[in-house]
Order: sequence, then structure tokens, then C-alpha cells
Amino acid sequence: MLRWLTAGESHGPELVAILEGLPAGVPVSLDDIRADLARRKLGYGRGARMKFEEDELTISGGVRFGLTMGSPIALRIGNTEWHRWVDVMSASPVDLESLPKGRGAPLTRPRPGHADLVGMQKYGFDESRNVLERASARETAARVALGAVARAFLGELGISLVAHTLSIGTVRVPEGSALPVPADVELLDADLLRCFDPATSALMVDEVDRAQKDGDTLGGVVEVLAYGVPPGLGSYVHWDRRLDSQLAAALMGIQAIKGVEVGDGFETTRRRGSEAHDELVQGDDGIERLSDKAGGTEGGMSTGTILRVRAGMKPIATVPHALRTVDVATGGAAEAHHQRSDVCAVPAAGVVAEAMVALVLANSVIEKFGGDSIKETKRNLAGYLAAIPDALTTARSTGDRA
Ligand SMILES: Cc1cc2nc3c(=O)[nH]c(=O)nc-3n(C[C@H](O)[C@H](O)[C@H](O)COP(=O)(O)O)c2cc1C
Ligand SMILES: C=C(O[C@@H]1CC(C(=O)O)=C[C@@H](OP(=O)(O)O)[C@H]1O)C(=O)O
Repeated sequence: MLRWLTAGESHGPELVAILEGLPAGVPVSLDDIRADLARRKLGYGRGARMKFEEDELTISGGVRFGLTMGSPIALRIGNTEWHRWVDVMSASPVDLESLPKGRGAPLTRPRPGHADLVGMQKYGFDESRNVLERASARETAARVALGAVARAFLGELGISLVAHTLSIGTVRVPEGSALPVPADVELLDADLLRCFDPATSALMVDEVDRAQKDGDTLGGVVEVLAYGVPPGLGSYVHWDRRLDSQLAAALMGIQAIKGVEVGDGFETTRRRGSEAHDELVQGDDGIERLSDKAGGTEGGMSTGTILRVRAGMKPIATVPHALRTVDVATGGAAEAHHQRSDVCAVPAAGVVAEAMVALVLANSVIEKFGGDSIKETKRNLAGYLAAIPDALTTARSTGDRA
């Protein structure tokens, strides 16, 4: 089993992440993790903080000479803005009265759509600083770092992943153009919205500009594709062993994600059975599916075709054109707290979704194939695939997006 945990606050000194259960011998490069962290900060419509805050990555356990050792992997992401927050976020008691005026002032105007109000009720706070510090999606940097390590492990087994943006607000990639993702999809990292349809991407930029001008925010939908996944990850035998349920939980666990689809998802519900499923035919390399509507899972197991999952993100809750709220200090009507925020963080959510899918797949691979070293995992995977009888063999989706 692969386990992972993150800790740390949005304006604290650092985020900390631990990944336990990965075999030894997986190549882990600081540069690769940094590249994923950098991708998470990209995307048109993000707020000022993305420009001046750096992610200072260090590996403090589990990796030696660029290879995992089989021990827990510990990652730290230092926050270069910490020096501005030392007083307000101090771990030791601080007399707030002694700070300059307004510093550490209580946040008593909870933002609708954020965790502020319920967090105060639940944890017994009279202002929302302690809530927003951990509810903030700053924490997703730690998950992306963990996901980069999981992706390195999957890469050793011929499994690769990519996320792209399907929609921002009401602007959506035209139906039918979602697949296949071009092989040079890495170029998208320089792209504004991680949308590989240039015409739609331009419309999305306009949509973000319009929202920003109106003092408003946007959500959207991202899609994660995984290539080279072997058949049989997950299981139909119990609800919590289903690959699709684990993917859904992992994606729903990302801040602001409000819906998940596997394959064609809700669109499938509008089709008749005769149109809804991926028919099977005998091909040159074994049994083939004539379509990919199911998104690479049947019966809670990977089918061996491209895995395709979507996550829908609600609009950013910190709306510049401030929403109505109640000041909990006075009980009076007020405008919700707002200083700065992203207008749209959908492309970043895609990078986080990619990381979460990588972690779930890595866990499923370890569950099925085990291995204390990557060599052992590879042997077990190869042995499993070789043992599938010819009559049941399916062509494996390519791991290189060719
Ligand atoms: C990458 C990313 C960036 C985000 N940036 C902001 C932001 O700048 N301001 C904001 O209010 N919410 C932002 N959010 C969303 C909040 O974290 C989220 O709405 C909040 O945690 C409550 O979400 P929930 O109702 O899904 O739990 C962001 C989410 C993600 C995934
Ligand atoms: C810091 C990140 O995202 C933050 C997520 C976030 C929220 O409420 O979720 C609010 C914003 O932070 P602040 O209120 O300090 O401007 C974002 O910048 C990040 O992604 O690294």
C-alpha cells in the first residue's frame, strides 16, 4: 500500500509531504519535481502570489544518489514569503496587540464558498485565519510534489499521464476534439490554459479577461489521461477497491472540485445501451475495443485502454466583486473578506488532478504487483501480462502517447 500525508499552512514556513510504500530503485530527480511544481503555478488568470512566491524544494528522506531507497520519502517545500508572515503565523504565542496596526487583524467576514464559516463553527475559532490557512490550495503544491514521485515510478512501468483543460466558464473544447492528445503535448506547459485546442484556448483567455474586468471569478473542467495502464488495476469485489471510486475520491479531495466523471460520465446516461458501451472485436494484437466511452475502467478495474477522468472546479470563492456575508464580530451585514485571489485556477487544478491520479494509480500498481524494488515490480507486471491467455489478451494502450 502507498500512503501519503501533507502538512503545512498557506503562509507558514513550508509544506511537508511524506510518501510511504514506494519500492527502491525508482529514479527521483529534484528537477523533475521542480518542473511539476512550476507547471502548477502556470495558467492564465492566476493571482499575483504565483509570480513572487517560490517553491523551495528539498528532499529530506528516502532518496539517495537519485534513487529511492524503499524508505519513506520526505519532501519539503519552503515558502519564500515566510519572512512576511513570521509574526502572524508564529508557532509560539504572540501578543497581536503589540504588532503594527492591522497586522494579524481578525478575519470576521467569512467568504461564501470557502471553508471560513463552517471551519470557525467546527474548530471553535472566532475568526477564519486558522481555517483558510489550511483550507487554501497552497497545500496542493505538496500533492504535486508527491505526484511527481508517483509519476516517476509509473514511468518505469511504461505508464504516463497528462492533464488538459476542457472548459473555462462556458467556453468548452468542441465535442470530439478531446482525443487524441498530440504527442507534443509538453508544449502546452508554455500554453496559457493547458488547452490543446488553440482556437478554444484564445476564447478562454477572453473569458478570463472578461471575468477579471467584472471583478468576478471562474471555474471549469479538466481531464486527466493516463497511457500504458495495464488491465486489472482495482477490483469489482468491494466498493472501496474499485479503481473508479478511488479516483473519484482523490479528485474530489482537491480544493473546489465539485464533480468527477469517468470517461464520458454523465453524457453516457443520455445514451441508449446500444450506443453507450465500447464493443469488442478481435484485432491483430488481441481483443480491441471499438471506442473509448468508458474511459478505461469497467467493473471498477482498469481495462488497459487510455484512462480518462474529468474533474469540475467551482469558481474561485474569493470574488473581488465581494459577496454578501455577515461580520461575525458584529452580526451585521458586510462584504466578504477579499484582498487578492486567482480569477481562474483551472489549469493549475489540472496539474493537481494529474498528481492525484498518479498517486492512485501508483497505489493500485503496488497493491497488485507489489515489489520491494522496482525490478521486482517490473518482473511481476511482466509475468502477469504474459500469463493472460491468448484468448483474453487485449492490446495495451501505448505509454508514450504516440
Ligand atoms: C489550484 C487552486 C487555486 C485556488 N486558488 C484560490 C484563490 O486564489 N482564492 C480562493 O478563494 N480559492 C481558491 N481556490 C479554491 C479554494 O481553495 C476552495 O474553494 C476552498 O478550499 C473551498 O473549497 P471546497 O468547498 O471545495 O472545499 C483554489 C483552488 C485550487 C485547486
Ligand atoms: C498559494 C496558492 O494558492 C492560493 C490558494 C488560495 C485558496 O484560497 O485556496 C488563495 C490564494 O492565496 P492568497 O489568499 O494568499 O492570495 C492563492 O494564491 C498556491 O496555489 O500556491
